[in-house]
Amino acid sequence: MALGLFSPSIPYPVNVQLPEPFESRMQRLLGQDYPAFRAALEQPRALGLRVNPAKLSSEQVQSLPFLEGAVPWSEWGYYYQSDSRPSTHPFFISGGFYLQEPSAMAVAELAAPKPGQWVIDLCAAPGGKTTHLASFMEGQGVLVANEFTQSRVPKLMENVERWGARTTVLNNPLDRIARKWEGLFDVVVLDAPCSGEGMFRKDPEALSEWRESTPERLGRLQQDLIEQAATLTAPEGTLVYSTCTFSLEENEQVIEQFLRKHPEFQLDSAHLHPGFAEGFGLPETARLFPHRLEGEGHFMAKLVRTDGEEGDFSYEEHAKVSKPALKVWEEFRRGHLLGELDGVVTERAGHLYLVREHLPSLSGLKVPAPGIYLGEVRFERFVPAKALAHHLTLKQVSRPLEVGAAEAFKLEFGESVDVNAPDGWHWLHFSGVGLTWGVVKRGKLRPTPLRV
Ligand SMILES: C[S@@+](CC[C@H](N)C(=O)[O-])C[C@H]1O[C@@H](n2cnc3c(N)ncnc32)[C@H](O)[C@@H]1O
Repeated sequence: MALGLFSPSIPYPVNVQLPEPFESRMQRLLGQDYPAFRAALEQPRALGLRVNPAKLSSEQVQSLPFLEGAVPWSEWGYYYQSDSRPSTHPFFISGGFYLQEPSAMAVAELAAPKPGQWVIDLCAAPGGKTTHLASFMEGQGVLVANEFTQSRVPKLMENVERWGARTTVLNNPLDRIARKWEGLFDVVVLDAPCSGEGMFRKDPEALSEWRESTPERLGRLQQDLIEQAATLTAPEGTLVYSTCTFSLEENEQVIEQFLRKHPEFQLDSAHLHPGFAEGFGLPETARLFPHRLEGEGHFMAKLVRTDGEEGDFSYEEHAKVSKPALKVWEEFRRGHLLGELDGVVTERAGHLYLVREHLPSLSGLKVPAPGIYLGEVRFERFVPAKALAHHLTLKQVSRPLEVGAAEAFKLEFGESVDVNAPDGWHWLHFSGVGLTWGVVKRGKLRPTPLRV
């Protein structure tokens, strides 16, 4: 059993001991607000989740027993009760909602891409902003999620898979992407690696790793990363920069230095809510402070590119599906899906993916998943992937099979359950939301072994 799934989040700080140099910096930064800030860190933090509008109806959302009220800056965001464990609800494993710190929900809200736009999330793992961006895009346009740290890619893929989102997942340094896709994206999100000072109450690891020199060191990295992000931004496109830290070096100073070098970018207001404070010396940028709202510390800047040229690019030439693979896939599709899927089916050594017809060329990039993983051809049979089950809705499948909450969790952990259903593959769901595929043989239902 994956422990993380059931470990309850701990909302109560256990006497947060802050490093002395951090305290004095914050005192200088906040002045008379400092005591309120310090007191807030001793309070329990607010816990949040964001619902998936592509999967849950408003009645289903309202029926969630642990909700405590709406996050004011996101129509999909809710607070939940600190003594509850939403990760034990089947809508969690089916991608009906994502657990996300409430302030972190402001970032994709600021980016707010429109359906059909080209969007890239450059520092994407574990996928909080990516899944949120996907909700804005309603399955249209291009959504690329890149993660630089290889060990963090599987979690990103799992979360994107659960969300059912049409996403191309990459694993590259940002300069490699920027050289290839100059000026192509309408919306670029740089949720930068940072010293995590805003998460000290939530994440003891950020606290133990903090050194006095950390903000300056990371400030230099962020200045380099924002250059790459700018290169990727199309004329009239939007670049959202965010961190979950308080230091000036990683926030306003990054933006000030960037604006000095890039007169073709202008700041736009990041103030989505009256509880957001103005950035120091940059009033259009937003500071989210735990003593001023129900959430952790964040910084956000919205930069709009006012001129420049769209770069040259070519479209990806999708690898054709081999004849035998196409035959078994088509057999499966006709037997289990109602109608065609929107997109192009492409093959990687027996593995099939559903991709956008028009994607910028991926050659030279590391691409763990070009699109939605459909499944694998094994011994002249098609084995459907869990990702495909999450992508589909009840209206698109011909062999749905409803399971209860206890069965849903057993299947999630690869266990078999007893059922009264005909042999063969079924789309398994809980209250109409897809969980996985399962194959029935003589009353035993086994979940598909395939994940992204
Ligand atoms: C704040 S986290 C991203 C959180 C994510 N956007 C979300 O909402 O779930 C920053 C990410 O930057 C990545 N990162 C670390 N060093 C990097 C670098 N040099 N270039 C690009 N990304 C880096 C980290 O691995 C981490 O996943």
